[in-house]
Amino acid sequence: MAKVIDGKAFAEGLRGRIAKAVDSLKSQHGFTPGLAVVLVGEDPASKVYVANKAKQTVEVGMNSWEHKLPAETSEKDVLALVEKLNNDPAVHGILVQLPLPKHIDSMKVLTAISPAKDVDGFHVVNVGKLSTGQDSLVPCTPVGSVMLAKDVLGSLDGLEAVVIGRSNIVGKPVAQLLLAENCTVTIAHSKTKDLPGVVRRADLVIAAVGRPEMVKGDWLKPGATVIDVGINRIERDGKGKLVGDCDYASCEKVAGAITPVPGGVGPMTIACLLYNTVKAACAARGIEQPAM
Ligand SMILES: Nc1nc(=O)c2c([nH]1)NC[C@@H]1CN(c3ccc(C(=O)N[C@@H](CCC(=O)O)C(=O)O)cc3)C=[N+]21
Ligand SMILES: [Mg+2]
Repeated sequence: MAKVIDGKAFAEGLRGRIAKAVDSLKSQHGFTPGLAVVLVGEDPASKVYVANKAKQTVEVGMNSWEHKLPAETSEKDVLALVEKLNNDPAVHGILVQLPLPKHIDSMKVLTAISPAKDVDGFHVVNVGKLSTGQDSLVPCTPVGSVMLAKDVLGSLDGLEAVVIGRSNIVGKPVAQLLLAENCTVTIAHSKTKDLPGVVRRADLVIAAVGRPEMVKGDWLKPGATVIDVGINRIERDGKGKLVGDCDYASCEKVAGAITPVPGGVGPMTIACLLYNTVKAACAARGIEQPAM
């Protein structure tokens, strides 16, 4: 039976430290970090995430702005809003919720965000800084995933890590972070030959493919640490259910430690977003970042 990695509790602790940092910025420097979130369209899951982000932003004492635009908003209008937020000194972080409607070029929108306010860490400037080992705003889900892995394993030095999925949002940046932690990193994807065989080499598995319950227990090396980034909504026994990219029932029998879904990586994503907002705010003000 694997140890269950409690991301919800870890994220709560991190948010507590962020709230203290925000307090000290208010009392010692007289300003409040602020996050603006842009949501285009009516996707129900996106609406829930954006509402959670806003709620937790306010809970740690920061300013929060939600910009909700109709699905048919033009790319030009989204870019104009981003430009307005770039120029607003009260806004330290900007997040444009993905996915965007098909008529909008998301790469163009992400590139329009000022790299200094890019709290998702998706701008090419931040991607380049991460891959060259420079200080940058780092994508939230990857950072949260590595924090959980380090919490159970301590040092990741020399471990065999297999990342399943090569997205710009999780797979590629998490691989960079693991490399920086001195892991030997393999990035597997849909064209990988003998995926179970590749995964079986791993001391640390990061599953980020977006396929419900794909990774099975018999793919794992006994004792492996499993970080499940997947959030998939499925129907089971006539009920809606949230499952990861790992088949939890079989994986928890073989893994040494595993993140549940929900309650694993998901809550870490929002906590790391708040962390990045404080970081961006301190950099904008030219002051040292409080410990978090
Ligand atoms: N620009 C951008 N940045 C993002 O970071 C981003 C995005 N777009 N689009 C959508 C995805 C998804 N995402 C999640 C955040 C929190 C949970 C989360 O808190 N999950 C909880 C509960 C989930 C639930 O009950 O629905 C959990 O796993 O325990 C999940 C998913 C951020 N995303
Ligand atoms: Mg992909």
